Amino acid sequence: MNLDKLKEATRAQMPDKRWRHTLGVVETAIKLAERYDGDPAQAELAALLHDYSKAWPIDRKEAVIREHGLSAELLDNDKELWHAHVGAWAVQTEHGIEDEEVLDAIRYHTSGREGMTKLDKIVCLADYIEPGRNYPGVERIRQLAEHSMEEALIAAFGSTIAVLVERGKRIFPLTVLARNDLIMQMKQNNNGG
Ligand SMILES: Nc1ncnc2c1ncn2[C@@H]1O[C@H](COP(=O)(O)OP(=O)(O)O)[C@@H](O)[C@H]1O
Repeated sequence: MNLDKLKEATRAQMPDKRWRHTLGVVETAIKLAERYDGDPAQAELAALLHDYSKAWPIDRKEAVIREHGLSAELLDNDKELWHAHVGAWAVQTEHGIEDEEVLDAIRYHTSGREGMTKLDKIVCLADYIEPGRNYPGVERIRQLAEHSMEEALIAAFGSTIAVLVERGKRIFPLTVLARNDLIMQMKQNNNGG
C-alpha cells in the first residue's frame, strides 16, 4: 500500500475544508499514539481515512448501507453517523485495507463503542480536538487529553450528548454505552492502582 497514493485518493473524496480537518486529525492522532504508547503508523492511516466518505452524497451512503448489508440500525439513526461505517466499507473495498483495527477505528470514530481499543480512542479523540476544532468546551477536552484519553473522551461524549439533548435530537445509544464503559474503566483503574 502506497501512503501517498492513498492520501491523494482520500483528498479527492472531499472539499478542501474537510481535507484540512483530516490533516489536523492525522497530526493529532500521531501525537496521541506517541504519548499513549500506540502505533503512530497505524494511527496515521486510520486518521487519514476516517472521513473518507463523509462528503459523499447521502443517497450514495444509503445505497452502500442497503446494498452491502451494513448495520440496518444505522438507517433509523442520524445520517451524520453513516459515513463512519460507509467509510470503513469503502477503504476496504476500494483500497484493500484489511487491518481490522484500522477499519473498526474508522467505523466507530463518530459514535464510539463499548470496549474501545487504543486505536479507536486515538482516532475518536483526535477528531474531537484537532487544531481546527472550535466548539464550546474544546479547550478543556484538549487539557484532559494531556493526561488521559479516557477522561477526555468521557468529556467529549458528554458534550455531544448534551448538545443533542439541547437540540431535542435522538441519541444513538452506542455513544452512551461508550461513555458508561469508559467511566467503568476509569473506576477500575483507580481501584486497582
Ligand atoms: N450518539 C449520537 N447520536 C446521534 N448523533 C450523533 C451521535 N454522536 C455523534 N452524532 C452526530 O454526529 C456529528 C459528529 O460529526 P463530526 O464531529 O462532524 O464527525 P466527523 O469527524 O466525522 O466530521 C455530531 O454533530 C452529531 O450530530
